[in-house]
Amino acid sequence: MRPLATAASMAAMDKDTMENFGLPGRILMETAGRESARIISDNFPLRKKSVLVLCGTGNNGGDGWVAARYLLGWGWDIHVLLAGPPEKLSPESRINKTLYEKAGGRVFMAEDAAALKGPEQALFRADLFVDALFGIGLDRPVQGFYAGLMERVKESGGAVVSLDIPSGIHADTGAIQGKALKASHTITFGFAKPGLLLEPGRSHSGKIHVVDIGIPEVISQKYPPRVEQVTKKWAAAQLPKRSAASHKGHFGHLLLVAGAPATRGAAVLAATGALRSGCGLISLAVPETSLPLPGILPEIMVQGLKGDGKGFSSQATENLLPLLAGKSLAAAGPGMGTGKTAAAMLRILLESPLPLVLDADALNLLAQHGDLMDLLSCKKEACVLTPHPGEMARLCGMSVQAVQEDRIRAARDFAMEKDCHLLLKGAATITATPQGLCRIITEGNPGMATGGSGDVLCGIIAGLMAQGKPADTAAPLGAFLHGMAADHLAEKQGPQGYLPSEVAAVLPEIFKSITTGSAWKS
Ligand SMILES: NC(=O)C1=CN([C@@H]2O[C@H](COP(=O)(O)OP(=O)(O)OC[C@H]3O[C@@H](n4cnc5c(N)ncnc54)[C@H](O)[C@@H]3O)[C@@H](O)[C@H]2O)[C@H](O)CC1
Ligand SMILES: [K+]
Repeated sequence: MRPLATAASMAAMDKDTMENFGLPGRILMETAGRESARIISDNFPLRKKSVLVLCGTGNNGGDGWVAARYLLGWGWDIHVLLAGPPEKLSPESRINKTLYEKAGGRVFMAEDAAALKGPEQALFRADLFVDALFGIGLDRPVQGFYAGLMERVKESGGAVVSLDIPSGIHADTGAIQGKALKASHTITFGFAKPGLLLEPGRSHSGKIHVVDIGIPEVISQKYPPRVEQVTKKWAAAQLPKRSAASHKGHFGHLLLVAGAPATRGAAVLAATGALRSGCGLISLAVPETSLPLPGILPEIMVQGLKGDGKGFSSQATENLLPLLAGKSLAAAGPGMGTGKTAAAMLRILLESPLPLVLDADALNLLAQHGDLMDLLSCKKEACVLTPHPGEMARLCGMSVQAVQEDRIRAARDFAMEKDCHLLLKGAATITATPQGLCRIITEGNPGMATGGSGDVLCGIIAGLMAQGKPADTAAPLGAFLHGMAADHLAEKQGPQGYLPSEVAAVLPEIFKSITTGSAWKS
C-alpha cells in the first residue's frame, strides 16, 4: 500500500519534525523547493523559455521562491509574481523571497486584479507556470483576485506545474474549492494526498511526483495513514495462493442470491465474476421463473427457488434456508428485486452465520428497511456493501452530491457507524473498514460505467472471500483486479464498449500479469 497523508496529518508531521525532531522548517522548504526545481528541469527542456512562478503568501509560496532561486541559478528565464499582500508573507517565505531577490531574481507584486492590467500582462505569455499559490493551507473557496489570476493562467495556455497540490483542490477530498488550476505535473511533499487521487482533483494533478523532504520514519510512524492507495505490489502479495495439492474444496463455496426474471443477467454476471476470481464452488439461487439463465456457465450450480413473474415468491424463503448449509459466505442483490420476499430472504442472510457481500437491490432493501439495517449493524460476521453513489446516498439518507463531495468521509463514517466494510464505487473507488481504515483504488476507467459492471465486481469480491481473503483485503483487492482488467480492455479494445463479461473473462490474464510482473501498467 502507498500511504497517503491528509492536510491535517501532513501539517502535524511537518510541525512535529520541526519542533520535536529539530529539522527546521527552512530546511524542509529548501529541500522541497530544490527538488521541485530539479523535477521541473528534468521534465521541461525549456531552459531558454520563460517561466512565471506564482507565489502565494504562505509556505506553499515559500517552496515557490526556493524553486525559482534554483531555476534562476541554472539559467532559466524566471519571473516571480507575489500574489497577495507582502505584509502577509510567512516568515520562511519572507526569507526565501529575500534570498531570491539577492540572487538577482525579478519579482512582481500583485494584490488585486488592477495590478494585472499593467505591464505585468506580459508575464502571462510565459511558457510554463509554477503554481505555488496554495498548498495544504487552502481553507476557503478561491475567489476574487486569486480566481482572476487562475483564469489568466488558464487563458494563457501555458503548462502548469503545481507544488504540493494544484491550487484550489482540496487536499483530502479532491473537490474544487471555488476554482482550481489544472497541472500537467504535481510535485507533492512528504506523502501523496488523497485529493490528488480523487476526482476532480485527480484530473487536475497530472503526473504526481512524491518528494521526500526529510520527514523521518520516527516521526511519520506516529501518524499511521488512515488512507492508503492500493498498489500492484500489495495486490500481488494478496492473491489467493494455490498449492499443487489444492482441490475445489479449498477455495470455498459461495451462495449467490440474485436474478429476478427481468434482471436475471445480473445473476449470471455476478456468478461469472466469482468464478473467474477463482472461487471453488458457486450455488446460484434465482427464482424458478428466471430459468433458463442465458449465458450461464456450466460450472455454476443453479437452484430455482419458488418465484413469479416479478421475482422470488413467498415459499422461496423456505427454499433458501437449506441452501445455507456448507457455504463459506453468501452474496445477494444483483437483479434480486426489492419485493417483500426479497426482503425476507435478506433478513435470513443477515441473521445467518455467513459473511455477506451485499450489492444493488440488497442495498436498496437495507435503505428501505430500518430493521434490516439494524441486523447489519449487529451481525458479527463480516459484511461488505458495494454501493455506487446513488445507492450510497439512499443508505446514508444524504444527497448524491453530498456523498461525492467527500467520498472518503461518507464511506468511513458509514463503515464505522454500521460496523461493516464499505466499497464506494466511482473514480476512484474507496473502501473503508469498520475501524475507519480507507483505501483508494485508482485502477479503472469510464468504460466501466455500464450496466453489469457492478455485478461482476460483487462476484469478484465474494469469490475472493470464498477463497479465504478477509473482507478488508477482498474489497480493495477485488476493486483493484476489476479495475486493472477494465484498463487492459480499454487499452486493447478502446475506451468504451467492452463488456462487463469480458472484464471477468480477462481476470486470469490479470492474475498472471500481476504475479509475473509483465509489461502492463499498474
Ligand atoms: N509546514 C512546513 O514546514 C512545510 C510546508 N511546506 C509547504 O507549505 C504548504 C502549507 O503552507 P501554509 O502556509 O500552511 O498554507 P498555504 O501556503 O498552503 O496557503 C497559503 C495561505 O493562503 C491563505 N488562503 C487559504 N485559502 C485561501 C483562499 N481561498 N484565498 C486566499 N487565501 C487563502 C491561507 O491563509 C494560507 O496562509 C504546503 O502545502 C507545502 O507546500 C513545505 O513543503 C515544506 C515544509
Ligand atoms: K500549489
